[in-house]
Amino acid sequence: MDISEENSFLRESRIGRPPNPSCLPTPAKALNEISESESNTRAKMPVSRLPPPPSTASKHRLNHYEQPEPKRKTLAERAAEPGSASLHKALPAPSTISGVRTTSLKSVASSGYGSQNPSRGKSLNRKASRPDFSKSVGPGHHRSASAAPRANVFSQSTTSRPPSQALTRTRHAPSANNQMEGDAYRKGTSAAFSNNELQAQYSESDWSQRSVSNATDSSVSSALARLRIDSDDDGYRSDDDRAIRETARRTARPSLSTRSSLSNGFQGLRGGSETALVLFGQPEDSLVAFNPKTPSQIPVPIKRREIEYTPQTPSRVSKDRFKQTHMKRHSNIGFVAWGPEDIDNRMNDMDAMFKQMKEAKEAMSQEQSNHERMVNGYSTQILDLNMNNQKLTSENKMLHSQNDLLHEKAVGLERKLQTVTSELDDKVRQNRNAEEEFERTSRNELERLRRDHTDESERLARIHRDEIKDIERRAALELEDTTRALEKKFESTLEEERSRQAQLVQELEVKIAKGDENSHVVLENKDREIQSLQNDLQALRLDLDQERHLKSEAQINLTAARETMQKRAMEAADTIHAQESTLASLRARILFLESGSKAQSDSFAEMEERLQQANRKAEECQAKLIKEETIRRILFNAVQELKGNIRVMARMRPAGNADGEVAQIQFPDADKESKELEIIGKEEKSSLGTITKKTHSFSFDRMFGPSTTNEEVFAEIQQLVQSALDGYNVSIFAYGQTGSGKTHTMSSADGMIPRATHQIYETARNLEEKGWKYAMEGSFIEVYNEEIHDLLSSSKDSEKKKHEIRHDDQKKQTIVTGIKTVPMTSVDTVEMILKQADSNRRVAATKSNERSSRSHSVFMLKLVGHNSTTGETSEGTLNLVDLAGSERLKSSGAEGDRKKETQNINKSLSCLGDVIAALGQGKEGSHIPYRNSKLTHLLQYSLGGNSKTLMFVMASPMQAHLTETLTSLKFATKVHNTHIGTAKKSTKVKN
Ligand SMILES: Nc1ncnc2c1ncn2[C@@H]1O[C@H](COP(=O)(O)OP(=O)(O)OP(=O)(O)O)[C@@H](O)[C@H]1O
Repeated sequence: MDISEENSFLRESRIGRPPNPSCLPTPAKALNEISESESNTRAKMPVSRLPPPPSTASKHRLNHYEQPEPKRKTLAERAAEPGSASLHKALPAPSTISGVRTTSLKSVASSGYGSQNPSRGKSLNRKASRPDFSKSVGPGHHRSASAAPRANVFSQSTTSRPPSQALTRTRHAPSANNQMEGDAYRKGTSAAFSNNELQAQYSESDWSQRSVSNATDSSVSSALARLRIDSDDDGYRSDDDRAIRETARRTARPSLSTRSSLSNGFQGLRGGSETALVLFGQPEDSLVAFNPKTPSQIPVPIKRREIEYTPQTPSRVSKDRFKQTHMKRHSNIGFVAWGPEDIDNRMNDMDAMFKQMKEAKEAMSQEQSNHERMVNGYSTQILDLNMNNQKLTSENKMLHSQNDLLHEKAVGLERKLQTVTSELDDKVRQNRNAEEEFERTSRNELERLRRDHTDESERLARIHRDEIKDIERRAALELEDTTRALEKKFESTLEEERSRQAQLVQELEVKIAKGDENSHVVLENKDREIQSLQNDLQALRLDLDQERHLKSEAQINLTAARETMQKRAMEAADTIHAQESTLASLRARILFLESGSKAQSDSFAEMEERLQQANRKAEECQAKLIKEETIRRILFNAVQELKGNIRVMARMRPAGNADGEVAQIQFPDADKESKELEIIGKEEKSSLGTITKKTHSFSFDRMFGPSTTNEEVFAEIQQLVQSALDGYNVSIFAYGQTGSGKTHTMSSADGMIPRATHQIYETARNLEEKGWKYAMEGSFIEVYNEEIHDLLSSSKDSEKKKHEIRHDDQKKQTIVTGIKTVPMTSVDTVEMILKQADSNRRVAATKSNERSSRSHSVFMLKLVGHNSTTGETSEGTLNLVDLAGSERLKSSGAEGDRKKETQNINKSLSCLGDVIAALGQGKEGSHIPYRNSKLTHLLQYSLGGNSKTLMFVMASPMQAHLTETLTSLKFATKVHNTHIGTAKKSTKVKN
């Protein structure tokens, strides 16, 4: 219903003060009126009958209301309207009406709304409450002041207004809720004072959807309805209405005060701010009665489920009425009418309350708007959150699917990874194998190159030697020629010199002859002078005579002449003497020259003679040397043959940098024979407590110190190697603990095996000039765990085959069945054999040495020679044996397979010792336990009888290996002291 309709009712109604207190409706009547209003809502209020809203309504609209609302008149306006003078008189000012409205709201709230949901109470919708209030309060007052027949219409205008409209204006709630609210609205109207029932009803409904204005309306309407009920009782109500009212009465709560008159309604409206507080926040249990402003209005506390009726104007109410606290079916509590002052007071109160309410409402509005904003904010947030949630859910799903995909991918990748890993492993393995193979190949290649290099060096050395010889020969020839040429030259020079000297002599002779001639001339001249002088003397004599005559006279003259003559004779004698001495010196010079030329030719002759003598001597010496070398060789072989036993040489390897402490070792005769060795043993404590160090002295055929090279070692044994070519069985062993240098001595690139084979080749080649031609066959086997393996077959073939040792007693030869024998046509074949054997050789790790040879390896070289010139043949064997490490089981720390290996090694080495010891006893026909081990069985013909045996005992200089070193050296000493027998050459002469 439009509010304007209400206003029109208000205008039309002639509300006036109730004529008397008896005119106030009884509670029963009020309930009936409520019911009536409910049932009469639309039926009795046709829209067409509604008058248009007054034009002045807009003037009084409250500005602070947010929603446009129908123009309504305030109570004051209404009072000012013509025909409502009485009401104007009776009703309080608009402000007072506000107060009533507030009270009404508070009352409703305190009756259950606010207590049901206190927080909700704060969100009361002010937009709806105001017009409803106007609707409800206005007619109420009109009703009370105007004629009764208008009350019905008023009731319609107030109570029959569907709450949905109010709600539609305020909250736009769904229609279903509107209907529900409509019901509640009506119920609220009919039971405005039944707090708990209202609570019950409203608690079941959605209070959040509800507008407080409905409650306000209902409360106020119910209060005013009571006025109408009372009026109806006075005869303004139809029968139907009455019936409905009866029904309402029946449904009304018995505890409702039978005095719920207008006064009661106003009391409810006047509930005060305290009640309003209840509305806005007090819980259900703290419901209190109204809090009137005046002492006369002091409320009685309302008990739960019970509202005590407190008449507002006790002066006007009989005391009996106060006693009636419960409304009964036929209760007629009556109604005490107000005086105009009361109404004014009350209206003032109501106005004040309305003001308060208004303020509270404004605050509420503010708060509400804040809340709305907050709600909007929250809604937006909720929407956002929902959207986010949806988004996150979809993302989550997506992520789940992605996760699944990734998981599948991961599984696939893992599988791939495994495949790749295994492939990689395979490849790594292949690579490792390839690397090892490559390393092996490289090593062998390196060794081969090294050997090539060695061969090349030797070849070059040989060529160099040859060249030097050639050069020497050529030089000798040249010297001879030169000497001859020089001699010739000298002779010619001598001849020339001779002729020159002869010429000189001739010249000298000529000169001398000339000098003689000159002397003769001088002499002749002197003679002539003497003659002339003699003539002069004669003349003078004559003259003397004459003079003698003149004798006296002449005598004087004669004496003077004589004297002059004597002087002159003396001078001539001097001149002759001088010339004679010159002649003598010239003669001496000629003689000297003649004697020098002879001395020279003599010295030449002497030199020549000496040269010839020197040549003769050199030839003699060479012949002597050759003779002596031959004798030496013969003697060596004779010694070898005579000795015939095992010869023992010891070799001490150098100490490595990281090997630890070095033992005290001395080589007393290092600069002499170099045969002795002294080792200072460990400290020993005697029973008396004195600590001593024992010196262990050893003596062997040769002692090689740490600085000895393999070349020097080989130089000592090369004659022995050559014996193999001469038809001997030669065996060279390397014995010693692991790491003592056996492999280094025997099989390294410059070890005994390559050197021996090279020497054999060289010697064989040299022997070809003397008519010898050799056929050589090589085989390489190892004895591992008392089994023979062919090192020249592939390891698989060798493991399958069983090799046996067979002996040819007649030929004194050993044959191993099923092994590969390689004809050795060149030095390269030896390289190949060594290479293959090296790769097949079993090497295992032990505690003693990282790369330890755990088997005995035997390189067998068979040499069959034939001399086509002499018809001789020879068959020799060279066995080069690298024995396995001799360390004791305890010190090796070997376990499992290694332990078995060590046991077998020790067994075979001890058998070797037994065989040597048995051979040493030298008893003819005595048993030699060759067969006790594969090694001794294999070397049967190389150990005794027709053999030349050399044992190298290898020793480590380290203090840590001292015990093993002493054990090895003691064993070697034992072998050295053993005389096995005489070696015999295996040569045959062709018939
Ligand atoms: N005279 C030496 N000069 C230099 N180094 C040597 C000498 N003797 C041995 N060595 C070194 O000592 C180490 C061990 O030598 P080698 O392998 O020959 O011992 P081994 O007795 O043969 O051991 P295994 O019984 O395990 O075969 C090697 O590194 C080797 O080069």
